[in-house]
Amino acid sequence: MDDARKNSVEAVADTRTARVTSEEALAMHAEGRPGKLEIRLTKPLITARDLSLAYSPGVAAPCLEIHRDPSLAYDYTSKGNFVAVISNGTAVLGLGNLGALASKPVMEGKAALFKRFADVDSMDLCVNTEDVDAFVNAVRYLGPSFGGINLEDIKAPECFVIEQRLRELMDIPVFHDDQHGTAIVAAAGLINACHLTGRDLKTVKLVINGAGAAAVACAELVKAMGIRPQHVILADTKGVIYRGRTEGMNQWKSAHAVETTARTLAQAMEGADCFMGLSVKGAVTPAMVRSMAPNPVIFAMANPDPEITPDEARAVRPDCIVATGRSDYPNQVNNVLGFPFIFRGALDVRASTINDAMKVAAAEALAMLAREDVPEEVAGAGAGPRGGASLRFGPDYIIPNAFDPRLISRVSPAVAKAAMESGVARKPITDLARYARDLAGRLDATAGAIEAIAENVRAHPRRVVFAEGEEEKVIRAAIAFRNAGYGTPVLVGREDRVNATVAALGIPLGAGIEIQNARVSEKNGAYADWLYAKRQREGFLLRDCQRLVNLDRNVFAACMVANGDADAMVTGVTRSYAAALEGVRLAIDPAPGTVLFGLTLMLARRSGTVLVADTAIHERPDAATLAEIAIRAAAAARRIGQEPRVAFLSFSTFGDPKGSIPGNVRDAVKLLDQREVDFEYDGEMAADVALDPDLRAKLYPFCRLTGPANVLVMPGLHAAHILTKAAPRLTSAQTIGPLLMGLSAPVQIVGMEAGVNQILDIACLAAHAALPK
Ligand SMILES: NC(=O)C1=CN([C@@H]2O[C@H](COP(=O)(O)OP(=O)(O)OC[C@H]3O[C@@H](n4cnc5c(N)ncnc54)[C@H](OP(=O)(O)O)[C@@H]3O)[C@@H](O)[C@H]2O)C=CC1
Ligand SMILES: CC(=O)C(=O)O
Ligand SMILES: [Mg+2]
Repeated sequence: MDDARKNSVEAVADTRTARVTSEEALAMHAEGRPGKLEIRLTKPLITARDLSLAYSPGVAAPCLEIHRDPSLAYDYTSKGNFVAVISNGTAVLGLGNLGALASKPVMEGKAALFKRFADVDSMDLCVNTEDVDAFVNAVRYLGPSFGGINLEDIKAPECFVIEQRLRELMDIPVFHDDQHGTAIVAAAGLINACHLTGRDLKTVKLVINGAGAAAVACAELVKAMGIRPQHVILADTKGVIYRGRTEGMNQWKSAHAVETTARTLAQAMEGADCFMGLSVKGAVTPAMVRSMAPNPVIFAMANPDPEITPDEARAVRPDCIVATGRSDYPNQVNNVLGFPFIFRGALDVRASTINDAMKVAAAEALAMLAREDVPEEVAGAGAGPRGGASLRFGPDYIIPNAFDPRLISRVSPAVAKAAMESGVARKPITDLARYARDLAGRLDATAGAIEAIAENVRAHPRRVVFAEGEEEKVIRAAIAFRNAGYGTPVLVGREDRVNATVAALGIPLGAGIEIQNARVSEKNGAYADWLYAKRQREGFLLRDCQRLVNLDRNVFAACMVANGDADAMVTGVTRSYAAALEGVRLAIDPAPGTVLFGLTLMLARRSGTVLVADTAIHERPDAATLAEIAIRAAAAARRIGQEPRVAFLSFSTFGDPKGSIPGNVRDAVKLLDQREVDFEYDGEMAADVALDPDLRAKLYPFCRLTGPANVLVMPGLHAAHILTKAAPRLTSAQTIGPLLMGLSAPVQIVGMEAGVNQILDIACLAAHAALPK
């Protein structure tokens, strides 16, 4: 094994806290198709016609159009979503000059992160030269293929010259990630660390170890954000960069040289408030950390191993805030939080460059996001050694987690907005709120569909009763509901129990959340009388009603909604769906003239949102019920902005093969024919026929649906359950629901396994259903 290989393997393997071994990493990279990337087609290339369109002769048409108007390259090619990750391998992470070929795993990794986190298509280009002119020439002519250039792991000072020259030569954003991506993320973390430790940037004393690509850019950005130049000391392999130093200097280091008597890193760190390490593993000793100011802030960002580990730093300074570039410690300050989202925003407005305003906007958006409550899927998504422990703004959570699905819809719009305001956007976005929503849906379809509804609810906050108010996850959902601006949550439960759970959680309940103890509520008498009046001819005595209102939280909560004391209700985590529904039904009837059914939203990456019904109530619906479900489900589709195309599903398609179940389904279609509804529908048909218009065009050209079905009416509960429960486990589809449809008041029942986010989403949907129509 040569030295470089040995170093890189050991760098991964000898780390006590590493979650992966070098063997695992090598096996992963070698498994199946080697590496981490492949290219996929976005257009069919199946038939001779496809070939004629995609290639000669058809391809001539877009060529000629682009020749006529170069901006059309963004319409007819992948340019607008395509970024090159380019390196010569002279500063591969903190491993040193490994050369272009050995940098390829990192560059493939960066390209993979672009896709995973921001749906930016990307390819790595490893350029085998250390000569600045040769490198610049290799890259400068590639502009036509790409919407942006991400330079990576090129050592200083060459990287400064290369980036500057390419920025001048190219008309697309050229961004050296190790400089600016790192600076943006580090600045965001620093803003929050200073906020937590009560520091004002103007008085902060910062030491940066390293004076290369990342360090110089960090120094520049934090100075631009308010830290005084004389308060920032840089050090490199030769020690402190003081004014007058001659050894190992260059113009970029000179620009940050300060008057100081400190000559060594240890001397510089004495009394410093903050430290940023952008150098190599182990460059900082515990003694240096011990000498820092109270509540020191330590960002040891060298990769893959930090300048000092968090454990070592905390051992000598338990009062420190510490961050690293790694994902297996809290506070990962790594440019992965920046470059995918920065390029997303820049590409979407066709920015000609990524300027300082866009960088500052990204840093501020990142900093602000960390101060919000953290979604549960983030808390549980490998967010460090604490596993699924709850994350909230504080010393161990100063920066968002890379898996936070909100990053794309917060950082990219901030960058796009700054590009527009600073005049570098060539295709401005007029509706930024909608852009943010679309971005959320681009990666996380659930978020996309819910976000529009959520926006509406935020504009018209509602009062929602959470029937199981003593449950921890319900309390967390209620707090999130209040914080999200959806309205006032009402927790049904005993105050002492609720307060004890809140205390254990360590999150203050705060204002704007009510607790209703059903047993001692002043409303009890009125609710019992009301329920008795409603059910007295169905075998219920007054005392039965009193007992139900006192003891059954679902009955009490449903009485609140039915009597106008709350707008909507959510329940389900402590009792089965059927049991919860039974309690609710005592107080709330189905809406007159409609049908009660369950509607599940299936959010699939490729096909978008599909509504499936009935997924909760009718085991074998008759034709009239199926027709009614179709009408209601179509209306629900319209409410979430979809023009309904309803398919009545079966195992058979238009009579083939024959059987008894399709008879019901066919009759439902006939019933709709008689009612002259205002949406598309057809059936019976198999699911593939419903979802695939090409297949329909070939085999059933008479079918009345004009596109893929987006409302699937199921022939029975068995098929509905199989579909909605299997799909999320077999595919990347996600489901929301079943949502209870057809009650006279908005009540939703979640599954007992529901997490905080699901409860929150369902409560938001319930609130939405309570909005005036
Ligand atoms: N967490 C993150 O997101 C990121 C982390 N990094 C990390 O930052 C480090 C530097 O990367 P980059 O700027 O691209 O590389 P460069 O090669 O451009 O710069 C390296 C710098 O580190 C200095 N250095 C090396 N060893 C020591 C030492 N023992 N003491 C003090 N200074 C030292 C060098 O000093 P000299 O000038 O004297 O040679 C040089 O200034 C790497 O570990 C990298 O992984 C980089 C980007 C992002
Ligand atoms: C994270 C990164 O880009 C680096 O360490 O070089
Ligand atoms: Mg890098």
